[in-house]
Amino acid sequence: MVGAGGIGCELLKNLVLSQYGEIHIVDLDTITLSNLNRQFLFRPKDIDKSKSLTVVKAVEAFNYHNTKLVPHHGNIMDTNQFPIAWWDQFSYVFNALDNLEARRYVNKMCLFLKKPLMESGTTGYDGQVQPIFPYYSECFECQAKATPKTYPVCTIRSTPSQPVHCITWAKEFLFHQLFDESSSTVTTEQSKEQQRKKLEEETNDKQEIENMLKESNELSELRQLIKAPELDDRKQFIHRTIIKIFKVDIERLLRIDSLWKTRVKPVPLQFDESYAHELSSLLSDKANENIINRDTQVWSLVENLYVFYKSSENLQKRLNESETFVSFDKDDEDTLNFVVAAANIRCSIFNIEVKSKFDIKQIAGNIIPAIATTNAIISGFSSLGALSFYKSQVENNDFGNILSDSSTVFVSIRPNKYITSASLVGPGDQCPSCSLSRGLLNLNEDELNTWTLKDLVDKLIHSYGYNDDVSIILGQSKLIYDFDFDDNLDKKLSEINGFRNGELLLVQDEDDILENMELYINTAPVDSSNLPIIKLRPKKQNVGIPEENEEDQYKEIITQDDAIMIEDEEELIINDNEDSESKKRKAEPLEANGKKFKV
Ligand SMILES: Nc1ncnc2c1ncn2[C@@H]1O[C@H](COP(=O)(O)OP(=O)(O)OP(=O)(O)O)[C@@H](O)[C@H]1O
Ligand SMILES: [Zn+2]
Repeated sequence: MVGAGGIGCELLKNLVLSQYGEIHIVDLDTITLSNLNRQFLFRPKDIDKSKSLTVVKAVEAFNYHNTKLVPHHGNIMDTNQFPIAWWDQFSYVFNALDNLEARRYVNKMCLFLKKPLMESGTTGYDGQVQPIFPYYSECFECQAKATPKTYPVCTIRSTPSQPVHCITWAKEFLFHQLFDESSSTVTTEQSKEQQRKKLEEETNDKQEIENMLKESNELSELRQLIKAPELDDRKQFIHRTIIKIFKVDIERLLRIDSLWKTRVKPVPLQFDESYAHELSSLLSDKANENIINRDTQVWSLVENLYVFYKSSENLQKRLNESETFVSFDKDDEDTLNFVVAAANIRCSIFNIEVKSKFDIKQIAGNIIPAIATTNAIISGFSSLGALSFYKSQVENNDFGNILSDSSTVFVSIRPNKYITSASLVGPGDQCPSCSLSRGLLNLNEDELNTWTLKDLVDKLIHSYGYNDDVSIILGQSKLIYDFDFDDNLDKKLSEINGFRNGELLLVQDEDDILENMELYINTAPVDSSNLPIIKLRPKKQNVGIPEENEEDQYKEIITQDDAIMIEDEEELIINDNEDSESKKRKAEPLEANGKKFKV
């Protein structure tokens, strides 16, 4: 079971009561206060303890069947802690995760080893459980997943029109440039050039580009003030930041006529003229610190200036006393207060609705509500769904017979549609994961040190029937061999940088006739080195590669953009802006109170 959070706690309870023989539990995290409302196996005394170790102790009280429980505190993607041989011991994998990256990884491992995987996810009242039988049914990647919404740079930097634009500006641009790790680089000539190129992709307006570059440079000058050697300079930091970002930058924007032909013009903040006095009187009374705690009320402009001042002061202090940089974290009050105040002041300038700290926290922190009941229902289906696998006799990874006994299950609060199911369908033709063949490349120490890359290429060509030549990519994107690049051919495998246990090799047919193949390098003690026995299928054209996004921290399978619309009893349509005909699947309502759960 991967993940011991909201779904994981419920699921482990179900699995333990279902009389499983041995269950391993993996989680990388420790328990926080905010987990306790739904992760019912944890208590206040457990805060800061490892989730995996704690759940195991918690279920001992009702471990009536003496299930052997093995906790692992660690990241499931860590190939040292969890090498492929470790994965291979399991008969079934349950996901109870909260992010796409780890889900994709587990999905891939199950495809390598042909292990059945029960994938589950919830968002508020919506939830989904999907049994995955590698290469027999759709995998986690067969349906494209919604990626977080991004906004054009120009909207964020020059022409915001919604609160979210100002929040994104405050968090990802302003906060980042002033306090976070990598921003000081903007001053080097090379990085300025990179920045310019990036902006040129976004807009043709030369004046706007020059303006944005100037803004960034000035911010990096302000950043220098935070730790300036002279006290007088350090004291200038907050005032000069306010004047620059809320007055000077806005006045400069107003001089670009092209931006305001069809838009309402922003109004620069007249700080010294109108607000400086009011702000200093707020600052002079300690009792006003209460403003910061009124998080469900909308603050006035001067109150936002007060919070801006206070949070900047704290951040400046932290940077001078102990920290080298500060990253935004919704639970770090100083960073949240800064972003709330800066976003709201910018909203006032651009005539956009101002929001409460509570509301901005949800948006800036990408908070998705987690509901204990939905987690409990989904975990119930997850554990029940696995039973059909144990009841049937699966041999040689032939899952053909169980497919008709398994379904994807959806829950929601739509009236009369609490629970719906859909039959499993085969792997998608365009799926970037299923359309590859996979296997283990077992290498023992001897071969690793004696085989050259040329030996490996020759073996690949002979073993899999390539017509001519192949190309090989190591890890994410490192080309180690192709027809035009043979520098590594005479190197021993162990001499190639990054060629190590747990890394992946993508082998592609230069003739484009056979499908791609992904090999998992396994150097854990093996008797003899060998290539997997795989019969490569003809290559399918136009296989989509998923768009990777660093911020893929989505919690759920179903998002607003990927909503489930249940049109009638018979049909279930996943609407993710793709051809909806191709997404139609047969749905079977479950009997909610009878025994005929078909999961
Ligand atoms: N790569 C990973 N390896 C191991 N465990 C992971 C990995 N990624 C996520 N998890 C775990 O999956 C669990 C998901 O649970 P849940 O969705 O309830 O999130 P949470 O982090 O507990 O809650 P919240 O995000 O609301 O604080 C978490 O306990 C998290 O630590
Ligand atoms: Zn797939």
